[in-house]
Amino acid sequence: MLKILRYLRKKDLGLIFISLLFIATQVWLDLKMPDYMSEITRLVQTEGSEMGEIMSAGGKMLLCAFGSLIAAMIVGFMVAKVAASLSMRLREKVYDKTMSFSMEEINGFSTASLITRSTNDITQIQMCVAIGLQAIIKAPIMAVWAVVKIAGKGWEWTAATGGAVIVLILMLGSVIALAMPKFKSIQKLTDSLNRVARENLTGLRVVRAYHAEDYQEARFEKANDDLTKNHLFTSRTMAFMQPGMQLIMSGLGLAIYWIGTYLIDGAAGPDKLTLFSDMVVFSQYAMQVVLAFMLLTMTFIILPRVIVSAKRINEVLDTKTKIHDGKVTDSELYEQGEVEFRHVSFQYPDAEEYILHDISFTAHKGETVAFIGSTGSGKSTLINLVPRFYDATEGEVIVDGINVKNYTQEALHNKLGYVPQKAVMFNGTVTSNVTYGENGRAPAEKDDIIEAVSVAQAEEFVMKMDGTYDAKIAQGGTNVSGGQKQRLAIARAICRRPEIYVFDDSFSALDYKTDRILRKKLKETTNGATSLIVAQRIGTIMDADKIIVLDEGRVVGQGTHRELLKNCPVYLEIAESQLTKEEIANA
Ligand SMILES: Nc1ncnc2c1ncn2[C@@H]1O[C@H](COP(=O)(O)OP(=O)(O)OP(=O)(O)O)[C@@H](O)[C@H]1O
Repeated sequence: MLKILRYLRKKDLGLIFISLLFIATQVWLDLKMPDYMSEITRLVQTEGSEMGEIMSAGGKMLLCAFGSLIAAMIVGFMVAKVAASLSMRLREKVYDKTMSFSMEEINGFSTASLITRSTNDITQIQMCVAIGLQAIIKAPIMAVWAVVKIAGKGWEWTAATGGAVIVLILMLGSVIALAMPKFKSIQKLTDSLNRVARENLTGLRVVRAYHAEDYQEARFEKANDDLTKNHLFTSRTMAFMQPGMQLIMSGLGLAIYWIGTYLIDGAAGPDKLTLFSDMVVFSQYAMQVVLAFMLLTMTFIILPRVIVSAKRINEVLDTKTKIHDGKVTDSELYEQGEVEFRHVSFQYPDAEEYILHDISFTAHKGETVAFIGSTGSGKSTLINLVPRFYDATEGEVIVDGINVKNYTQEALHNKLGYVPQKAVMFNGTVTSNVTYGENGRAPAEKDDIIEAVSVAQAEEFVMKMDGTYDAKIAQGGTNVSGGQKQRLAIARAICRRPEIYVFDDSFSALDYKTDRILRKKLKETTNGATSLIVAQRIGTIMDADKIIVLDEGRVVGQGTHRELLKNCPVYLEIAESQLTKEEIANA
């Protein structure tokens, strides 16, 4: 928790200091009131007292109460400001850190947990700072001051107050010990609930189509039940606190008056009045002492849950991303657009086996290099090493003569036009999706957008959309078809004018004719850019300059379509399953 507080700015620390002064003023005013009360008691009991004197003491008491109220309001305002600005900064930091994570760290935390950490956990911290800060500052000042005030006013009363404090601490200690483990698991259970809810919502179509509502509901209910039970347990345990504390305070009040009656009874005539006045004042101060301890313990009740939240936020902030930026911001050394794999092997983090084994090939500037192989043979894994979604476990991935690890990620990504297997659309328009991101050059002009959309064979449907290039695209592209989404994703890559295109099975959602025209147009307009294409269909890659055949993460063939048909049995097998005998014979 203390680690989190290092994100407080100097201005916040200043506000906390001013709050401290106001809290001290508030406590002083609160503790001043019993003095006036004692004076009023004395005046009322003393014969010949003036009404004006009583009114004056009462007026001062009212002023103290009003001043205490104003001070409390100012403190509340300042502390809320500190809490809100700290949580804003934490959200910013967590967001920035998450954005810098590689796939390894994101998968390690899980998306659901990262969302809970940057929302719910930070809210816990905000609440704790807003409530706890006041209590942590106020309670010790109040306790010490009140103890000083009651010291020497009668050991019997002091002993009763001490006893009440011990009972209070014992009671609160037991409650905390019972509730603490449950508090700790609340955040984890919230993660689970988030994960199940996300899964249900994102997979809604499949859930409905497979009539799996009951199954999903059962999973949701379990997560919901677990969280509810946890909340109920903690709330029930906490429910004992309020009446328990009330009982202790009332009991203490009673004890003080009971002791008082004995003391007054045994005192000589003139001392009776002094003792009575002391008793009234003491009971007020004793309440303040109990209240101070109560405040402190309340803070300890909020703390366990907040400590868990703070730990979870620190985990994110302290995680060192495995993908580090290199120093190279540009490369003029080699041909622009050359990609080379040198004896690359790859193992997913936490996986037991290697997925890629000793892969070596070179894609020269302007060449189209395609990857084909059965499902799970490692094609996507291989090309994901180029944009550094993961780093090669062994060997080197080299772009324009420099290991990808030596580039700054910005410089590396500026060279690439990546189209993922599953097209991703962002909430916005056709234009905002096509011109998405930056590539270190001037922003795309209208003509560039039109050309990219046209090459990607998206023009026809974009022109039919309401608003054409300004037509709305919903989050996730839910208002366009799978093929349309894929074409817009391809247009986005073209619009970047990269040196190297990376297509991860990006043509599979297109029909054969569109696939062929798109690749032809792409070749005409890409101006010597290199293309790395993962494909399932031989038709998509037949005319590639080089085809690399993968089988269980190993290169089992490398060459042109014609060469591979002759000397690569795996390729021939794929070709026979997709092409006619004549097509194979005429290759
Ligand atoms: N994040 C991951 N963690 C662990 N293993 C993974 C991960 N992603 C993929 N794999 C494993 O790596 C292997 C290769 O997957 P990859 O997606 O590269 O295959 P692919 O050839 O592109 O398949 P497809 O043609 O079906 O897309 C698979 O066996 C898969 O189980």
